[in-house]
Amino acid sequence: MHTVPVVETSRLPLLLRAMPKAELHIHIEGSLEPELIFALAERNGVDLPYADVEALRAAYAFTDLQSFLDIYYAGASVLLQEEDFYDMTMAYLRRAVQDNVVRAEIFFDPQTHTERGVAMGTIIHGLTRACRDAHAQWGISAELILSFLRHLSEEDAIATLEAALPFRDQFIGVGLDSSELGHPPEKFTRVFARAKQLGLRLVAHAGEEGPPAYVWGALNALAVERIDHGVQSEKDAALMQHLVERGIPLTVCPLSNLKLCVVDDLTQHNLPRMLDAGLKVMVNSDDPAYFGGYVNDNYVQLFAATGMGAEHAYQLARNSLEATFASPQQQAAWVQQLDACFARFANRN
Ligand code: HPA
Ligand SMILES: [Zn+2]
Repeated sequence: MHTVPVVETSRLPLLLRAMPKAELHIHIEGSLEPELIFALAERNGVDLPYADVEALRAAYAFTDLQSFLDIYYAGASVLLQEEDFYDMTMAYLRRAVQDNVVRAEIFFDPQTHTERGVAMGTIIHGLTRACRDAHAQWGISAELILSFLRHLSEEDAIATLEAALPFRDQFIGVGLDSSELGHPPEKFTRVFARAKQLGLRLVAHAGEEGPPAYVWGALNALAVERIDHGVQSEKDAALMQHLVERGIPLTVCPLSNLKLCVVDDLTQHNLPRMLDAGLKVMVNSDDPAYFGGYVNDNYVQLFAATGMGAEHAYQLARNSLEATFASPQQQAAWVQQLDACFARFANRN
């Protein structure tokens, strides 16, 4: 049994920051900070439609998912060489280690780059080399999930998967992201079936802006093992019951939901209700460079807004570790680290 200490409100942020956790919903292109975007633009001779870092940051005022995606794809246009993908990923992993992330399962969007003429091998080699170096230097476990852009066709997704097959051993799964409304999961049934045949793990964004029907679609038509976001599931009681019964993890991203106007205020966020209902939810950053915070900022701000306590913190961190695609033995070792962290806090009370 784990020990969940009584933690004074003033010390809760310390516990949230210190606890070992997994980050399962992070788009690596969304970790590109404005400073790095400008540095890479200069290194590669790419013209940006913003005068400087401040002008770019000032454009980060989003009204919905699409208004964000337009700027996110513009930011990614500076990525051309293997070294660019490496530098971006090392910067994220260095930051994740500071947040006591022990495992990161990282989305990358190859179509954003291949359609600009960047080779699949350039992208994947840069990302993989960073994951390997970060593991060697800091001990963090990092794996890649290839995400299809749902505003493009299924044929394009299939061609992307085939182009990535020479690097099959360098990513563990596939996902589905970009503009959700109008692009239901059923559009990608064949490519997900193919990925499953190849032994890849399956996840998809669903129920971020889209209806519960899209979450059902991701589960039934695509056979995904985790739902990314999923916050709209609450509108469908039968879906909520199904998610609880099947133990499907939802990778929730509070600051993303706030910045993309999915919720008006963090105090209104439904994560505490979903957690209390028995769903396997946890906290993630989504696109930390754009949404004002890395994973610990998401935890700290959500807890400050909702009044959740140490028991909730334990459950969220544990859900994150147990929702990874790592082996059961590896997950158990991380849960032991989590228990040890909570025991240290209990002893200091
Ligand atoms: O939150 C998101 N939703 C959909 N696509 C995305 N691509 C990056 N972030 C997101
Ligand atoms: Zn996302």
